[in-house]
Amino acid sequence: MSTLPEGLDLSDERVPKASFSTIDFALLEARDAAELKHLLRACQTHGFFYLNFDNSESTKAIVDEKTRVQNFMKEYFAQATEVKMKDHLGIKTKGYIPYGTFTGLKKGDWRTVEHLMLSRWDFVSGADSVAPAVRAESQLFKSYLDRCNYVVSVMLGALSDVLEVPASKRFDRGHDTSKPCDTTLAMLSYPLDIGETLQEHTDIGSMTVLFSHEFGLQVLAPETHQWEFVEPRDRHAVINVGDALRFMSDKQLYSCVHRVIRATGAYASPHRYSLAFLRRPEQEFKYKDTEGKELTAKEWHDSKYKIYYTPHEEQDSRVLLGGMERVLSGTAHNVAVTA
Ligand SMILES: O=C(O)CCC(=O)C(=O)O
Ligand SMILES: [Fe+2]
Repeated sequence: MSTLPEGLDLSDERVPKASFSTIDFALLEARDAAELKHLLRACQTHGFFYLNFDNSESTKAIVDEKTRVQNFMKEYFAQATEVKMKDHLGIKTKGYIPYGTFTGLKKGDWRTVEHLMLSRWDFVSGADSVAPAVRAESQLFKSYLDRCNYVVSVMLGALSDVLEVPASKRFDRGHDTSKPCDTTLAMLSYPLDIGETLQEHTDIGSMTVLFSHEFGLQVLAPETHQWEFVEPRDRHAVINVGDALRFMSDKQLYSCVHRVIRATGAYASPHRYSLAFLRRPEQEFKYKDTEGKELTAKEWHDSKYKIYYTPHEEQDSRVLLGGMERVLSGTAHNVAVTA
């Protein structure tokens, strides 16, 4: 039940590349005033940007670590389906999730993507949902999860500072890592012979840290309402604002609608992998959703996941697109902010 405007639906190099800003993480750590404004602008306009870690002594190792996690993923997904199904828990948010679980890009297409989902909370609390192959690489995953958590915390703090958000409304509230939350490391695999891929959506949580080497991710450009490719970059993460941060910011920040398409032509690749760290607030943290209804982060997470595997015709686009469908169709506006 998408209400989005009709857009260019191509999958090759004729589709423009999105022109996102590149933010320097070390400058955010140092609270450099110009870079904070740069960050704010990126979050108000596209809600997507590239993040460069090269100058950050604390965090530049993330680039090497994500390569190691990507190598892990390639080996993991290359296993026979029967082997991977040993990690299938019969739920849709944790463990191995085979093709055919999530609603595809095109109506009636369910052969979308396979996932290995790692719940950060289960990982740190030693729960059984963590795949043995992940446990065998505990040090790598612990370090990668900690680093991604830190990256998002710095950005939430930086955005709160530059917007001079009062203490009671800061965006880093509700992100206490010692409390249960649905923060997830999603490892995604899209082989060539599987059909179309991930349906348009906004992310559930506060911010996403994504690495991928292959084309496929597209965003709905805020200015033109046309699909644009997100160019993969080896050393930069792609960061995007999710529903929770948009809600917490009283809709001052923009949560960009995105999807994954089977890239063709010059952008084709035999197999696409992506690594998405999906940071979500504590399960009991409350905010007001797009309808102004107060709910917990867990309630929003659970209701949005149901939508991800509901047939197109029964989907509630207000949940799937987190209210952005109204911004895109011109019936609501992002709140303009100056800083
Ligand atoms: O595979 C990608 O590049 C994007 C995945 C994504 O949008 C998600 O997991 O929410
Ligand atoms: Fe996403």
